[in-house]
Amino acid sequence: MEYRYRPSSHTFALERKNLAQALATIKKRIQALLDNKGTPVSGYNDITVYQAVARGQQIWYEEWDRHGHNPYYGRIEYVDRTEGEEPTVVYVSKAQRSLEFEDANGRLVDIIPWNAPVARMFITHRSVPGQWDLDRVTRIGIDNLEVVEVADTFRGPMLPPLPDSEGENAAEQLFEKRGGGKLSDIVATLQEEQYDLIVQPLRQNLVIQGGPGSGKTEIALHRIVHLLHSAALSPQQILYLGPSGPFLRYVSDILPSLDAQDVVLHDLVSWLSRELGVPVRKKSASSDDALLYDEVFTQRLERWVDHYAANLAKNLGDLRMAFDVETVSGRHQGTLELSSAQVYETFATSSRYSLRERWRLLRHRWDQMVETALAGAESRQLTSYQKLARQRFDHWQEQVPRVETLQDLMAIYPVARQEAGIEAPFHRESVWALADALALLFLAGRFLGHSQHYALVVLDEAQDVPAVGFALAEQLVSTNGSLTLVGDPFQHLNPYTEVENWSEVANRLHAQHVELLDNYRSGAQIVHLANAAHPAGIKQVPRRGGGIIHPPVKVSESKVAEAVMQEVVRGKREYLGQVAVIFANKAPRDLLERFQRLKPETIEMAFEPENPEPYDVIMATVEYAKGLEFDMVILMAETEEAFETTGAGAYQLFTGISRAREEVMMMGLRHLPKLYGRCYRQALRMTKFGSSALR
Ligand SMILES: Nc1ncnc2c1ncn2[C@@H]1O[C@H](COP(=O)(O)OP(=O)(O)OP(=O)(O)O)[C@@H](O)[C@H]1O
Repeated sequence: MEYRYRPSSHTFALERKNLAQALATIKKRIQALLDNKGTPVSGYNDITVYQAVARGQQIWYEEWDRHGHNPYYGRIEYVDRTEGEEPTVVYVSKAQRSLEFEDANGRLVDIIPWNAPVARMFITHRSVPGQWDLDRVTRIGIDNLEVVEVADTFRGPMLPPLPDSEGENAAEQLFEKRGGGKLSDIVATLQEEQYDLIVQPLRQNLVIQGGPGSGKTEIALHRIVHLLHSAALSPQQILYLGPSGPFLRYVSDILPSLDAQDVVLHDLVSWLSRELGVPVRKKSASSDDALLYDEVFTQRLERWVDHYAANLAKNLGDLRMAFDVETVSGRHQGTLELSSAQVYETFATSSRYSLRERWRLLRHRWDQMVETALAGAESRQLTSYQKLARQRFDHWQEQVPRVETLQDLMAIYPVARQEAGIEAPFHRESVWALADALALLFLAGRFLGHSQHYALVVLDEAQDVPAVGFALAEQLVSTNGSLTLVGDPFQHLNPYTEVENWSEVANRLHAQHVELLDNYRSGAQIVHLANAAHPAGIKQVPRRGGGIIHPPVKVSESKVAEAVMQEVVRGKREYLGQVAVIFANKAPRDLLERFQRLKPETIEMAFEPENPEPYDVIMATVEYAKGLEFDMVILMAETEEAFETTGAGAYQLFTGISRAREEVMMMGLRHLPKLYGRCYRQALRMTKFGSSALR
């Protein structure tokens, strides 16, 4: 329950005044900065301090210029036990720079960032024992510089009851429709479990597993924002890898809206292809390379690298150099030796270093031996022996094949792959399959080392990423950084990536592993339908009401285009956001053409566009639609097997249904889809017997 104030109430009036005060303060300070009168950009004789202050002011200006029209989500009233009994008031905002203003009662209050520790109480509605006693949490809706809503979402027991004239109790707000086909920031309605993941320290690895619409992508992106500010990371220290270009467009608004302007989001395939300098394709090469996707493949590659290193050491033999020098204490002669045992030790046991680093270690060791043995030698002699020693080393090293570039590695990759047990032949094609490309870059890490490491690596929609991709992501994390893996193993569409649970991955990474069960995307009916279709029977909890589901229908070849267009037109009329027509595997080309011919001029529709944004209707396969959301989804079973239990069908059905926010239907081309039909009946029973209760 929450307490909503009437617009005529005293509290509402007070918040109107407070907003006016806050807006005036922001305006004044921005103006002062523009006039260059802001405190203080002069008077510093140290230029770096001066520049830092000026830069700070610039950022402050940019942030408040952006958020000034909507400066906060609400306020918290609490007693800070460390400071006495006086209540403190803070307003919670999107901006990362605080601002102080004088409220309508003449008190100085702060507007603080949403991820500041105190702001957690805005979400949890709980005191922090011994530190902060929470009295009141108020949500303040602001639109067009006006207060449009004031509601206490928490009132402590010490607060006096409010007179009826002020407002009334009302059911808590649900996560209602905002329309549009883009993900937006959710700071105002963040939930505790989401917030706590977002603000985990930089070094904490996370494995965030959860059903569709549970906010996994939101959490990952908000975490980036939080770490950029709290750990003072630069955008270049962040590597975010998502499943596709259209998905990146779908999520691209969040970071800039939360003041993370320059983080570049990558889709895995394009990023890999840039890193390797070769084209990479998403689909696997053949049907017999399941092992390529398995963790065992990574382990075998690791072992192969170790064998490779050990063999090098064996083939190298000893490195020797005789010397004879004059020192102050007399003549000094002998033979320097880097024994094969020492070489083996460096090469075969220091597996945390890349091979390139191991060579460097060896060279360093040899240089040191020379330096120690020739200590005190006359300088000309020393220089010439050092030169000779280097030549010996180079010559000795040349006995074995060297892998120095990515091209060298590409040349030996087929051997590595075969040695790791992949039977399907590797064709040196112009395009690399995803798993091979990941394995190659992983090997590059072991052989050459990566040129760049990242403080935060995020792998989103990771369920379809081959296991070697996880190992690569781990490799790319810098010493003080961490990895965040995000996805839903039950939405996996690739037949080889079936992993029931990511606990083992989490264990290996010493990661915090969470499974999120709430669904914020879809109306309750749709969640019930998705639950009935869940391949492992996991039940999500709907956090929104409504949702419309339809029984399956059979459509004939001649009527299908008309039937779909009729629904599309209706969907466009009823919803603000996009409509999607989703096929399981392959959209028949003639059907797509018929859709296009039949569509009214006012409707823009496209098949799997690189940029889905401008279109009213998206036609796509489930693979494309992964991670995206639409107001209405028409599932199109193009064959009798499509969306059925065989193969990936059940996963496709579950993923397909879960794309919908408001409405789902299923059409079978020349047949009645069976699995969907069963799920539909089950979902209806759930609702009928009252289990659609929302949290
Ligand atoms: N706390 C919240 N308040 C309001 N909306 C939320 C909240 N959490 C998530 N959402 C909304 O739920 C929808 C799904 O979020 P998101 O795409 O992050 O989920 P996901 O778990 O990544 O889904 P999928 O597995 O389908 O990719 C989005 O519209 C998002 O804005």
